[in-house]
Amino acid sequence: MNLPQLFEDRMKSLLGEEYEAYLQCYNKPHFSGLRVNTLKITPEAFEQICPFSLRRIPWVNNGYYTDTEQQPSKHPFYYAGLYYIQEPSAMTPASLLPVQPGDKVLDICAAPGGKSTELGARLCGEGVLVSNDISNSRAKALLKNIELFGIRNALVLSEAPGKLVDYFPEYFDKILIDAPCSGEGMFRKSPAIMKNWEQYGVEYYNKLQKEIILYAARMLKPGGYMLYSTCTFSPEENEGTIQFLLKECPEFHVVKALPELSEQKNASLSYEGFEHGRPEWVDGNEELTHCIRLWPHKIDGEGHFITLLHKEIDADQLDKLEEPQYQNQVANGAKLRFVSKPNSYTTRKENSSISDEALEFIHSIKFPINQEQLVVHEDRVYLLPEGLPDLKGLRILRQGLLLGEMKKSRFEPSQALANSLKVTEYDKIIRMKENDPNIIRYLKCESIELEGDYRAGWYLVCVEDYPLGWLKIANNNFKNKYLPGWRWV
Ligand SMILES: C[S@@+](CC[C@H](N)C(=O)[O-])C[C@H]1O[C@@H](n2cnc3c(N)ncnc32)[C@H](O)[C@@H]1O
Repeated sequence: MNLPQLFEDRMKSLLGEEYEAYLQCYNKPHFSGLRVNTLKITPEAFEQICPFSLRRIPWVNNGYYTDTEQQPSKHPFYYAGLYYIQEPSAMTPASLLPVQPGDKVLDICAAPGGKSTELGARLCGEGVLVSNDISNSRAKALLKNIELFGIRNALVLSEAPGKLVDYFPEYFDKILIDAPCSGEGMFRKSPAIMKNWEQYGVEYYNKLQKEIILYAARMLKPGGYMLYSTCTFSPEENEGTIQFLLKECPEFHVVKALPELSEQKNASLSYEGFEHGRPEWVDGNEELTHCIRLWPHKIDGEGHFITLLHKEIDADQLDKLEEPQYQNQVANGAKLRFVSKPNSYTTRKENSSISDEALEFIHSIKFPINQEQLVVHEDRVYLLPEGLPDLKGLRILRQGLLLGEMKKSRFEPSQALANSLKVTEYDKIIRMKENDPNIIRYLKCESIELEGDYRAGWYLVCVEDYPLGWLKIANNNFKNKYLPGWRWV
């Protein structure tokens, strides 16, 4: 592999004697992996049904090495959102941010969703995930992945971080910054990135990273956690960016992200080969030793950098947070510019514009739906996450779960709803075996024939126990309603 000369020189001076071992990794192939969607299936159950060979990734309990030749993206289970295809090191950042169900979580550079899909899964439907990417086209891919994963409580945005600060001051419990970077850690996997490196260089990205991390810092609640990651080696973009934050915002501290050895053992995890940060590379403070570096010659994965940060609560804030009056304020949304309804959407309460057909369909779904959270926007019905601030003026790609669209006297349930359902949450099910030829025909949006008599209505087509999409049946005519934009090609 022809690495840029300047890059080689920099790596030699950083790594010294280790440089040769590092260089050897370019003679080996990169690793491929998949991460199981725990919203839909446990890793153990997935191992039982998975048709291709898997080997566990030691540091991620729902991550596996795969053989790319087996094409895991060409399987109906992929279309059912059972897993995300992801490079093994790239699974680490989301796995080390301590997300709990109920948290308010921001993924500020989220597209195409490799980390957001895991963060959303770990919320288990409680709390809210705000997934943002400045690039509108990439944010569309992000939205698709959020929907395919069946995440119901996400807000998908495409905004500059500086704009988000006005809407979400000290709002989030957890923030992930998977920063745009020079991508040095991905040269082996995607050699085309080298051109980008030569064109933009480290400085360009470092400037962006410093901007993004400061904005993100302002959106984190005191007491919250923020994780910064890159897929590059350059100290400027890594320890350098963290050192910059620590100077600008002294309330932040780097914390140990890896569990103790005994905890690792209990959780069947191993972080062997993970290395600490290098303060000496940026003339930085000792705290930076707690940063984490993943080197491709030390682990079976590509290069990454990860830092978990904690935002301290100072004594005044702590007293204030404990005052019931403050808690009420937060609950009522006063401090965070909450409004009783999201702007530019109309609630059912104000405008009973949800049709009877839509309500009838919604009542046939067996997961809890708070009617106060139902809104209609341009004939589409959404289920909103609770407790969002006023979003007027933001570029919103999706707010909550799109349930479906009202069309004259009909209601058409959405693809996103199908993917968010469990087989037990809807009555009219058509279950097919994984190798049933009808499945591929269905996913290609072709017509399918089924044996037997069916009552008219909307049926949820499943591969085994996992929903794929809708099929409409009337007078024993089958109308394939799989979303054309998602079809198998
Ligand atoms: C490393 S990628 C994110 C990958 C993503 N986290 C994943 O796991 O799939 C960095 C992302 O940052 C976005 N980006 C670039 N500049 C940005 C900015 N100023 N604010 C927010 N996002 C930005 C890019 O569009 C890109 O999608």
